[in-house]
Amino acid sequence: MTTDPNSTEVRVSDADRVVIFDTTLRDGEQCPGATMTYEEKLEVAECLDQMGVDIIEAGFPIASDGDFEAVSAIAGRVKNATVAGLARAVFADIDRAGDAVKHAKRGRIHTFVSTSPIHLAHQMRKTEAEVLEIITATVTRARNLVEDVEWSAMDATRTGIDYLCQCVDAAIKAGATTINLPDTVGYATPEEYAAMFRMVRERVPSSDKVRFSTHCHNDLGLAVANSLAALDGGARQIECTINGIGERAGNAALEEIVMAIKTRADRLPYATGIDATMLSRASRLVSAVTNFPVQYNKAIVGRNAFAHESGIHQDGILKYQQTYEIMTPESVGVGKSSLVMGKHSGRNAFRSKLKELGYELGENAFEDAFVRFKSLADRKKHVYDEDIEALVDEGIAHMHDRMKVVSLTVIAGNMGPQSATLTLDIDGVQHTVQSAGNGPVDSIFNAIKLLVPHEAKLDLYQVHAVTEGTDAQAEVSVRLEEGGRVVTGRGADTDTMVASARAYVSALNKLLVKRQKTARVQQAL
Ligand SMILES: CC(=O)SCCNC(=O)CCNC(=O)[C@H](O)C(C)(C)COP(=O)(O)OP(=O)(O)OC[C@H]1O[C@@H](n2cnc3c(N)ncnc32)[C@H](O)[C@@H]1OP(=O)(O)O
Ligand SMILES: CC(C)C(=O)C(=O)O
Ligand SMILES: [Mg+2]
Repeated sequence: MTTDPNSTEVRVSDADRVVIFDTTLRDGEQCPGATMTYEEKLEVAECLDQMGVDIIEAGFPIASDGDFEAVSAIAGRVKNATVAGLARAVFADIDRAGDAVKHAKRGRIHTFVSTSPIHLAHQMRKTEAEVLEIITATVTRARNLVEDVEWSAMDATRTGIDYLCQCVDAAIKAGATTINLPDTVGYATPEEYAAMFRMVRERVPSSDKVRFSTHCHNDLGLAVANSLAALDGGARQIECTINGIGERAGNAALEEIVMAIKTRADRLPYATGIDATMLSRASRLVSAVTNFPVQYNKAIVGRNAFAHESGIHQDGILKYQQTYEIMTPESVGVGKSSLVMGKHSGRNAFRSKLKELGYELGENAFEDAFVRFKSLADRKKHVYDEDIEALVDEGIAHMHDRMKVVSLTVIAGNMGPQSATLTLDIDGVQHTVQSAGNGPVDSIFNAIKLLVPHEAKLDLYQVHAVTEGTDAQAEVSVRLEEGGRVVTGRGADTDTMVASARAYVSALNKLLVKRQKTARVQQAL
């Protein structure tokens, strides 16, 4: 078995070519809130055509004048794909669909009628015999308008097999060229869905003259599995949508079908005409025009589909990509895999990230940065590159400091009095003090003054956020001036008060160094 998506190990014949019928613009648009404008539909259709979709179901022309216009325009513009218009088993619908696709290079009328007892009794309110007559009449009508007619048995998976075979037989005799057996309500399981295709194809005499099609809904999360199983039953057209959008829980997702066939050629020896490197672009376009976000963990096109956060997986990816990826991100048009730095990351990924950011640390400095990174990741939801830079820079800057902030507790708020309890490590010895002040920052700075008496004047106190979000790290700058000596200290932390204490102590450390330098110079004179 190979997991190389570019493998040519399994060869397919023309009989194993799976036709991709995209219904994003019709069934996809039927999901509540996903309505697209005329211009947006044209843009999506162009993208689908470029991607190599065989048939674009552009809309339901009788539904509205807008739908008719969009289907007509798409029919006139699409360069390669067949353009289909949907129609009920009603002459007016069929004539309108025929009109809408008449300018297409290849136009298709897709007409459907219910076949299940539940639909016949409660929605159509017709007998089986009446529906059989309707099928013959409507498919004939469509066939008189176009060469390419698809007939669908709505709710096929809840239809008795004998009656379903009679309906398919009637549709083929009336001239249908594609027979679609939809799982309209997402009720089927893979084995029974495949078996249904096998039975119908075995029992209906002219089945070998038409192409069988799947159309699966995702009510039980089985739409893709059912579509692929149907191939085993002899179906060679799959109806699907970008991002799996569609009525209720949606349709089978085009990108999942295409990549399952590509990636598992050993078990699914078929081929599609889709340029998979366009999948990501198509997904983003459909998400943007429908305003439907793609869930982060969505297969193939979700933002986490090629992102790794846990240390063991990151380590594997860095050593050999196929340890944790069964297809390459490039193969679906995603730039590259990403290693997301977080609390589950390990040393190997952290080292690689530092290298990417241009840092080369010695072992001790690396260990120190890693410990501080883990502590930050425990407190912060997203650790951005800027966070890591701030953390490493601070580590480097303070490596030789004589004073370090060990702990800080602050009482703030409008009930007063505000105070700070601070522990500083000074030359390896810990000292703790408590001080009040006019606000939390003043309390902290007063506490520092108690532990490190000095006459330096506070020239500047500035706070800015390193990244966005309420859990962003604060970066504080403190400028002190003492006898003409000016020093600036910086501190970063998710807690602004801790960052303030670090910044002030950092400035004092620099001041100490400057004082010592001055003293040495004076001694030398
Ligand atoms: C499984 C699917 O995805 S099917 C496609 C679903 N998509 C849509 O419905 C979107 C577009 N639909 C529409 O704009 C409208 O429903 C229209 C234009 C098709 C019809 O509108 P209306 O004439 O107002 O009918 P309405 O929507 O209220 O009811 C549907 C009618 O079609 C009938 N019908 C449903 N499916 C079919 C069919 N395949 N063939 C014939 N008649 C059908 C229903 O029995 C009902 O008939 P009734 O009015 O005699 O009871
Ligand atoms: C119109 C038909 C094909 C349909 O969308 C369904 O049955 O789900
Ligand atoms: Mg449907």
